[in-house]
Amino acid sequence: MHPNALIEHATELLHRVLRFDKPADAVVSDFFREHREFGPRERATLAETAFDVLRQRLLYQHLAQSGSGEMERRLAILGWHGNAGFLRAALSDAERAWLDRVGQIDRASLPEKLRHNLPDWLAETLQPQLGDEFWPWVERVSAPAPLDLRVNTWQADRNAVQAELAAAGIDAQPTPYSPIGLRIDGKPALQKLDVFKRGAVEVQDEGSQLLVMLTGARRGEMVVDFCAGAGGKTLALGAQMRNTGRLYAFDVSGHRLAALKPRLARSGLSNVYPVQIAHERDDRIQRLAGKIDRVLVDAPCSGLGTLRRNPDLKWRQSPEGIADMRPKQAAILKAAARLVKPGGRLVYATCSPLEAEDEDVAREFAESHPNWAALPVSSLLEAAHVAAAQTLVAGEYLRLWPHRHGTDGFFAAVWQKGG
Ligand SMILES: C[S@@+](CC[C@H](N)C(=O)[O-])C[C@H]1O[C@@H](n2cnc3c(N)ncnc32)[C@H](O)[C@@H]1O
Repeated sequence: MHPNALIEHATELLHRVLRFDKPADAVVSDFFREHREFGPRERATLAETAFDVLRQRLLYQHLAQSGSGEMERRLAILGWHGNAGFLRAALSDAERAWLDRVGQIDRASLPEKLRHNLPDWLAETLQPQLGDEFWPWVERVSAPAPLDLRVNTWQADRNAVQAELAAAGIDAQPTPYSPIGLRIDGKPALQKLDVFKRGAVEVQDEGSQLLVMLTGARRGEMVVDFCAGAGGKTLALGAQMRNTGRLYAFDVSGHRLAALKPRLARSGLSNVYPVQIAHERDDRIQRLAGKIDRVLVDAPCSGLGTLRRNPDLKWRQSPEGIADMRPKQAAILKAAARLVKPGGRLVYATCSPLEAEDEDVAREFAESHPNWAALPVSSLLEAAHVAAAQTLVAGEYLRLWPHRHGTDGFFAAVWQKGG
């Protein structure tokens, strides 16, 4: 494709992504569906350019002020993630001169806001919470995440899968904490590999893998994944249960549960029962009250722990949206707790670093449920053979950070129901 045509496409894609009316990854997929003519390299350039602009939006908008022409084109030039020579060949003389001038600016000397690229409300929340770790966190969430895989240990062994990937030319290293994870740099096409097609691996962040281990789900048990979505954690739970017992995957979104079906087929699991529910008080849930050994609530949340993958979230979330979600999170947790049998376990988790969605919800639950005992997460992780478990916690909770642990930002609280 002619260099200028590719920049024009990047400009159009940015117009769409920066409307913020849909998640950026959905906008990018729709765009590629409309443009079947792009090859894999062009797709990578377009997607990575759009995501880079989302990550560095305030900085690039500031730098773009001095240029001329369409704003989105200037942003695409600043965020360009393809070949630099290819880019220059497509630029006008004026654009090349502007890009050279902008390249000489010492970015470290710019105001804080242009260095952290966060909306004020988010910076004001996280700066005091993270203290000295704020800037290392900013740096880590300003770059893409590596690709983590979970080995389906019910049917495969991590060393064997690692060797199989190596034979396919893919360097995968064991994840530092999860005993069933592998980490890959870059984005190789896994879908065509036999190891993927036969369900020996699934793409899953190491943090999600650790979170599932907190349920302690075992063979033959009754387990509920209350907010199963497309089933990333459901599949991990089913494998942990060695394909025995009964695992219900609830969600209000039929569309998301539908995405679980092909993954379930690949995994070979036959102990999973997906159920679309109308809301958390649905009759089909009431029937299971007091009967379940382990319940996982992977609650709907701001998703701000996944900024490495979803940088648009910092622009699409708001303090009002987060406050509005709080009663829903509490209601789901309360409804899920009713399912747990005496002695059973409840896990509340989010992929958010915000205390309002995490500790505050957990504390409110604990205060209104005196018959439940909080279980210290570090001992649960140690029991699951997780390395350096005590470095993954804050008090009795799980608290994972991209800059500390190389995972997405996760929170979890765990309780056991009294007898
Ligand atoms: C964080 S996502 C779950 C991700 C999923 N567990 C995974 O590992 O891929 C939260 C899910 O909660 C679902 N949800 C929202 N309200 C719900 C409710 N009242 N009851 C059950 N699920 C709900 C959403 O549809 C969404 O799929």
